[in-house]
Order: sequence, then C-alpha cells, then structure tokens
Amino acid sequence: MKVHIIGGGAAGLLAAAYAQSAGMDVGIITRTEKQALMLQEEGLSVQHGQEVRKHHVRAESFETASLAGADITIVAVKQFSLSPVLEKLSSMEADGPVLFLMNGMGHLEKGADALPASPLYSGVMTHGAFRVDPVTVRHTGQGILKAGAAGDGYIDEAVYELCTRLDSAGLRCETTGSIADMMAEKLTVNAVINPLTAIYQVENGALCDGGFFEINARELHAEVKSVLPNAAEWDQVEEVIRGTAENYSSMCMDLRKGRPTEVDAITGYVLNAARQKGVKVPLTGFVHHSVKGLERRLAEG
Ligand SMILES: NC(=O)C1=CN([C@@H]2O[C@H](COP(=O)(O)OP(=O)(O)OC[C@H]3O[C@@H](n4cnc5c(N)ncnc54)[C@H](OP(=O)(O)O)[C@@H]3O)[C@@H](O)[C@H]2O)C=CC1
Ligand SMILES: CC(C)(CO)C(=O)C(=O)O
Repeated sequence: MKVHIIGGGAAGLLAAAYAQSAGMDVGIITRTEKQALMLQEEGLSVQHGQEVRKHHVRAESFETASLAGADITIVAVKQFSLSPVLEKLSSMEADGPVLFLMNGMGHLEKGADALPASPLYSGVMTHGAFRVDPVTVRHTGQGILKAGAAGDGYIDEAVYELCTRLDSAGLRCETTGSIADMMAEKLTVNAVINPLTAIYQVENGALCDGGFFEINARELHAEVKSVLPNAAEWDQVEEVIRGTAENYSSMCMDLRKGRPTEVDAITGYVLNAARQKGVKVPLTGFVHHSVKGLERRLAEG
C-alpha cells in the first residue's frame, strides 16, 4: 500500500514512522529540499520516552514530488499552508482518498472545491507529537487518531486498511462514522485552550487553576457552545486541559516562535458561525483579534 504524507512536521513524521513500521510504502513530501535530503540520508527517528526507533523512509520536496499514484494521501500541514497543497493535488488530478490530519475547520470544504473527484476524510488526533529536529519526532502523548469520511460516511478500503495497520503498529487509530461531531468537539477544545494559552503564554494546565484564568476559560467555553452544534461540554475541555496540563498549546508555541497560527481556522470559524446565526460572541472576538494582533506584531519582530 502506497501512502504519500504531505508535511514533514510533527504530525506528518509521526504518521510516517508508524505507517513505515506497519510495512507500508511511505513517501514523505516536505516543504524544503533540505529536509527531504536529510530524511533520506539520516532516516526518521521516533522517540518514545527513552526508546528511539529509526526508520528508513523515502522523502521528496513538494516542488519536485509527483503527488500521483498513491493509494492514499495524508495532508499534515497547518491550515495556513493548505492552499498550495490543494492546488498541486488538483493539478495532478489525484482521485484517491485524501485524509486531512489537521486541527480547525474549513479544510474539508476547501478540499471539496479543489478535489471534487477525491473521497475526502478528516482525521482528529489526540496523540501528542513534537518535532525535535527535521528528522526526529517525539511521540509525547498516547491518544487516538479517528478518521472519518466527509460525506456519506462510507469508508474506503484504503482508509480502513491504513487505520487498521497504524493501530496494529502502535499508533492507536480507528475509523468513525461521526467525524463531524468529533471535529466540533476538537474545535471547542482548541477554541478555548489555544487562544487563551497563547495570549497568556502559559501551559494548558493554567486554565484549570481554580482562579482567574479558569473563569475566563469557562466563560469562553460557554460562548463557543452557544454557537457550535455538537460542541464539547466543559467537562471534556477540562479533561484535555488536565491531560495536557504541562504542555504548551500549538498556538502558544507558534506565537512564541513568531510563526503564523491556525487562529483563522479555529476562533475565526467560530466568529463566522456566530455571524451566520446572529449570535454575539464578544469574548471570541476579543481572543481572536488579540491573537491576530500578537501574530502580526511578533512577525514584524
Ligand atoms: N503536533 C501535534 O501533536 C498535533 C497536531 N495536529 C494538527 O496537525 C496539523 C499539522 O501540525 P504539526 O505537524 O504539529 O505542524 P508542524 O508545523 O510541525 O508541521 C507542518 C509541516 O508542514 C510543512 N509544510 C508546509 N507547507 C508545505 C508544503 N507545501 N508541502 C509540504 N510540506 C509543507 C511544514 O514545513 P516547514 O517545517 O519546512 O515549514 C511543516 O513541517 C495542524 O493542523 C495541527 O493543528 C493535531 C493534533 C496533534
Ligand atoms: C489539545 C491541544 C490544545 C493540546 O495542546 C491542541 O490540540 C493544540 O495544542 O493545538
């Protein structure tokens, strides 16, 4: 089974390592030629606690790679990097299943516009992955990857096989018939934890401190829930906060490193949904604009 994984970041490298362990023919497509060469020459290392496993993988840069001919393509880039990937996939007339391994919302709609002939899937992942360097990923937390179809819920054989094989290789993974609910739940979690931890520059656990940050987190959650059908309950958000208490959210880290964030696909999505429903969401507007402002200021140095 041939798998293309677009994105040599934390999520893409983690998926690549387990897919390779499961005996699949894996090609990692990286943004830069330099990372592709490093992966080919040095292999891909995965750290689990003290254990380190090395994998020999194929890697090519996005510019030169052909994206055709895969049994399944996994897209594991951040939301703001999606457009060129969809453009290239559509120019290749790829029509096999495409699995988006991304947080936030909007990728399935953009994918459907760009790739009308491809069966599209979304993956909601609670595994933690951290890219140590261009050839090393750390599996920081055991979670689960759930993959489900965008449309009628039909699961292609290739997606089923990918999930079964990843799971037996040690990356907990399963298919689901209710991916929309899971995406809404993950969006709720991200719409509360990510902007607040990014603005305050605190670890996730600080939002359950029984103090002022928790008051704000609970109020922001209530607002998000008033807009999103199938939003996660506060108990679920709290469980993630406690389960990842010592971690810094991706948005917190992105701001800290002066990188763009996924805020448009997270709180931006909630703002749009609120506008369409005619619901006022002042706290979401406040955190959204705060993150956008910090993003711009940090990018300008
Ligand atoms: N890390 C985690 O634990 C989890 C992440 N996610 C989600 O998964 C998605 C990916 O996140 P993550 O892996 O952490 O992010 P990273 O920033 O670590 O990785 C994204 C990668 O995409 C690469 N990229 C950008 N544009 C292209 C392109 N045109 N072609 C090929 N590669 C490209 C980047 O390259 P370069 O480095 O050269 O810029 C980068 O390596 C996000 O939506 C995130 O929210 C979800 C659950 C858990
Ligand atoms: C679940 C959470 C909040 C973990 O940090 C996450 O998905 C992120 O940081 O983007």
